[in-house]
Amino acid sequence: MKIGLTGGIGSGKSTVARCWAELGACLIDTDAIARSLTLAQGAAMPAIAKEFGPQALDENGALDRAWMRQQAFAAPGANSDVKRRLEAILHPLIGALTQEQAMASTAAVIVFDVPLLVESGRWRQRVDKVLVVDCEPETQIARVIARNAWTREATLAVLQQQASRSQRRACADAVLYNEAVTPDELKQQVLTLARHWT
Ligand SMILES: CC(C)(COP(=O)(O)OP(=O)(O)OC[C@H]1O[C@@H](n2cnc3c(N)ncnc32)[C@H](O)[C@@H]1O)[C@@H](O)C(=O)NCCC(=O)NCCS
Ligand SMILES: Nc1ncnc2c1ncn2[C@@H]1O[C@H](COP(=O)(O)OP(=O)(O)OP(=O)(O)O)[C@@H](O)[C@H]1O
Repeated sequence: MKIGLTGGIGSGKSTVARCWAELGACLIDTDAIARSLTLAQGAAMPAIAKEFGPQALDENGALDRAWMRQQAFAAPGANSDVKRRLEAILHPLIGALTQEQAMASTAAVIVFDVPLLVESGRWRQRVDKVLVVDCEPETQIARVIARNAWTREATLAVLQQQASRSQRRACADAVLYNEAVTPDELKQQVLTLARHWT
């Protein structure tokens, strides 16, 4: 069974994904794949250097993530053009590696952690179920500020360029409401769902 796990920034996808992994699922994390592609010598780096110039690289030749985040989400007059150009390089590579990892897995359940599952549109037909992790936007913001030490504005800039909660819910086979629940309670909800689905 293939499960597409999605949710807005800071909603708790990775936390839910870890619960599935503890139950024996194979976890495929597209954020992690994107990061591996943009390390020094990463497969996306030649194209990124060509598209955005040396300013997009840090001193080791990896993607300068803070610079790119600023350009893609929060530069004055933030434009989706930089984001779109970055995605045009990364998404096909992420798609290929995702497929490769899934083919190599023998697990009965594969969980794809895909922040942009709803936005990309291509994912729905690649999975059997869509699981959305949802919470209040203020909770998302508080979690990201606490975890990443980003500013409220930087967090909002990302959040505002993502699908809305109702768009995500419209695609969902199940929604986990990760609000005012402890990580243990969340784990219990994942266990209940896993029993129901598998
Ligand atoms: C812009 C980048 C360099 C910022 O890196 P940074 O380390 O600061 O953030 P990180 O990668 O950990 O992402 C944090 C969160 O931002 C959100 N996010 C990332 N990329 C996007 C995007 N293209 N559109 C909307 N939200 C996004 C997600 O919720 C993600 O979980 C990076 O996010 C990136 O390379 N994005 C493009 C690749 C992509 O689309 N990744 C999403 C997985 S398919
Ligand atoms: N129910 C919860 N109670 C307390 N803290 C939580 C809960 N769920 C998630 N968190 C914390 O909130 C932060 C964000 O959670 P997580 O990394 O799972 O979200 P995410 O959706 O994967 O985020 P991103 O899209 O930014 O990768 C983490 O520090 C996590 O430990």
